[in-house]
Amino acid sequence: MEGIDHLADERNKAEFDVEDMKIVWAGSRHAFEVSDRIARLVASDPVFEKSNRARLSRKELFKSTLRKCAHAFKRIIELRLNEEEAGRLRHFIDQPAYVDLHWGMFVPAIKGQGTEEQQKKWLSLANKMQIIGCYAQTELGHGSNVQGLETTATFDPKTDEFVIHTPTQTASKWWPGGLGKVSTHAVVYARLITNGKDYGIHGFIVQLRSLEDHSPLPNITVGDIGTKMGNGAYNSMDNGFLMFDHVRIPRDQMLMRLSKVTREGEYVPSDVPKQLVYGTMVYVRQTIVADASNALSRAVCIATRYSAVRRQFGAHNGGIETQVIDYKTQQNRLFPLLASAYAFRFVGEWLKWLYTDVTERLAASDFATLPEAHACTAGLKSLTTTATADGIEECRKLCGGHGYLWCSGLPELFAVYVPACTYEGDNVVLQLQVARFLMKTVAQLGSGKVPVGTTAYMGRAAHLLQCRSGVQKAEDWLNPDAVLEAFEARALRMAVTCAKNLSKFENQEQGFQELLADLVEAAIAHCQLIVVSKFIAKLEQDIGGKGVKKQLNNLCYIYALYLLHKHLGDFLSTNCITPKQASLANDQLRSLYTQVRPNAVALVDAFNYTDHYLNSVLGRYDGNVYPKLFEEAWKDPLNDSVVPDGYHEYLRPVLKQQLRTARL
Ligand SMILES: CCCCCCCCCCCCCCCCCCCCC/C=C/C(=O)SCCNC(=O)CCNC(=O)[C@H](O)C(C)(C)COP(=O)(O)OP(=O)(O)OC[C@H]1O[C@@H](n2cnc3c(N)ncnc32)[C@H](O)[C@@H]1OP(=O)(O)O
Ligand SMILES: Cc1cc2nc3c(=O)[nH]c(=O)nc-3n(C[C@H](O)[C@H](O)[C@H](O)COP(=O)(O)OP(=O)(O)OC[C@H]3O[C@@H](n4cnc5c(N)ncnc54)[C@H](O)[C@@H]3O)c2cc1C
Repeated sequence: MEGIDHLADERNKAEFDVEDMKIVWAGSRHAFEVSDRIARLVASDPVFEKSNRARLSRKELFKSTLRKCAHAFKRIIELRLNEEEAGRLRHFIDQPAYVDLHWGMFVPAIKGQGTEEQQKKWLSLANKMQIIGCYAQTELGHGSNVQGLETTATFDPKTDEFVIHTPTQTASKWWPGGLGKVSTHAVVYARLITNGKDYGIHGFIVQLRSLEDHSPLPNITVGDIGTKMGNGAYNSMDNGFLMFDHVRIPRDQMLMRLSKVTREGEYVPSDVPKQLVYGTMVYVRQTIVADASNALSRAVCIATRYSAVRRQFGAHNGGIETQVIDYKTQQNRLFPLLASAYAFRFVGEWLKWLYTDVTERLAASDFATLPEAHACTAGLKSLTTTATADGIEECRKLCGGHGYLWCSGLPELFAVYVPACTYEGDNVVLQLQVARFLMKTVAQLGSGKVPVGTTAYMGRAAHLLQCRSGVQKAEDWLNPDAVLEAFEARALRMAVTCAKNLSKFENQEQGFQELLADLVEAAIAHCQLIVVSKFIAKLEQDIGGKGVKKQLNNLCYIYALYLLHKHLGDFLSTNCITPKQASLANDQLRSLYTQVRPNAVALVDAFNYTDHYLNSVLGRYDGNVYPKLFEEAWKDPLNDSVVPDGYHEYLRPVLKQQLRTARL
């Protein structure tokens, strides 16, 4: 059966040009070509093999990760890959590793918070990987509450040094990736104390290990925090613990772009917003949003192909059974996830633009858009990672029993992905940041300050607080204005209700704590509006290719109407729509599912994933699932022998005992 495309009929049904859709998905022809070339490079290199990851011990897995990283770095140099190509290489190697923290957080932290001189010194070493760094912020006792960190950096004017110290067990750094076994350096976040005064959290570059023999430097205790959830999965990463016992570093290793300590120990505060010390998190949250569509599309690709291969019920007189993808229940679970993958792709593109824009403004000392950038990156990181983690698990269920096999690719994908709901900010904590931003914006309505950017809709409060949806028939839900108005009215009404309820409390902070759950829901409504509006904005762009726009249009309205259905309580209780209009939205949703159905396999082919990257028997491009499931089963170490180890010690005696009992 090798070589047959079991999904050929599905591919022939497609009503659009897959090659054109690949370009839209990648972002540009150039991005597609780079991605395609690097994906093939990785797939054809035996060092990047990953099909046996679940069977490796933690030590073997970790060592194989070191080997992959070293090999990748060698290939980057040999092939003279540029930053974009190296990034794609890392992506397709698909194994969490210390390099993520080195390139993704250590280097950006120095770029964002180091002076020019510091950048020159440290980046020249880091860029050549002559030093390897991590981002050591979280402690055993505090992660979300950054202001609560306990590690101290006390300036000693006698020696012109900072003394870095871990005063309690809960002050131990705990979780930083790459710290456990690899990093030679860290950007350590600690409370700056000078002249007996605590100036709060600042970043410091601290050397942890010898550059000669990799042993920890004196007075530093460092190690790995232990095995994490799932086989393989995130266990390739050495998340670590770290304790300092009065470790001395030169004063110029405090990252001093924002605030400074002089030779005399005087603290010179930043003349720019102090929140810029959180800048690395804003950067990484933005990359996490862009990555959500990768993880979700990967799971959806597996579940869609398998749903087209898998048949259950419906056969009469020995005829062929129904493909499970034809069941409306399967479509109602799968197609919104397919739509979400595309939605997150486009909102990720937009967020990248927003981040670039705010970075340019900051460079020109314009800080006006920083709060919005923080709210958008925090809120969208939370929204997209929650939906993606849930979506991967739903894809596993959509694949029935076989989805639970490691070789389906879904269990490992879930285990690798799910911590994204926690790292770079717990998702609830991040939505509460959005809620604070919304409450401020609502409080300013009517003050003459016009809301802009993603809150511009609040400027139309007079209309949005009283409007009624004009939808009269199902097709009216394909009108972008109708959809946007419903989402805007819902978001605004939820935010305004929260603000009104808050105002009933004498103590605002106490009120905020009491209303946390409602505030999170209002923040989610606002973030969903952003995603819907950016998808609609994408459709307004000049998108070419046979049938491509029509498919994107269908996916956009599936995303929006599915959310409307899922959060019907919000839309009805705020009187944004009537029950009749909700029912029309459902009718339209079903019709959209029917239109997407013949295109489903082609829509996931447009992701252009190699079988190596998917690493899934169920998601194989050729759909040849059953023989390959057997092949995988035979490879399992339990099948090395017909009679298992332990038979003579533990099984035979039991069986003999049963025999005796049976004779009695
Ligand atoms: C194999 C290949 C080899 C070769 C490869 C070559 C190249 C490869 C390239 C590879 C690149 C890979 C890239 C991958 C990167 C991704 C890596 C992902 C791995 C991630 C690992 C995880 C890391 C971490 O988790 S790091 C730790 C993160 N921690 C948190 O997020 C903590 C969350 N808590 C907080 O953020 C805060 O404490 C908060 C916001 C909850 C509360 O802050 P606060 O100051 O205590 O209080 P508050 O009063 O609420 O805020 C005050 C004020 O400040 C504003 N604010 C808050 N945060 C920000 C911000 N970030 N920016 C701007 N403003 C902010 C807030 O709004 C308030 O404002 P006002 O109301 O106006 O006062
Ligand atoms: C895989 C992984 C990799 C990581 N890598 C790094 C790294 O490289 N560097 C680094 O410094 N850190 C890293 N971290 C740590 C990570 O950033 C923190 O775990 C994260 O910020 C959450 O903080 P916490 O663990 O303190 O959770 P907690 O804040 O203790 O959260 C526990 C619960 O309390 C709730 N909660 C907390 N505060 C509030 C509040 N104010 N209101 C309502 N509810 C609240 C949360 O919603 C959650 O349900 C990593 C974590 C993981 C899992």
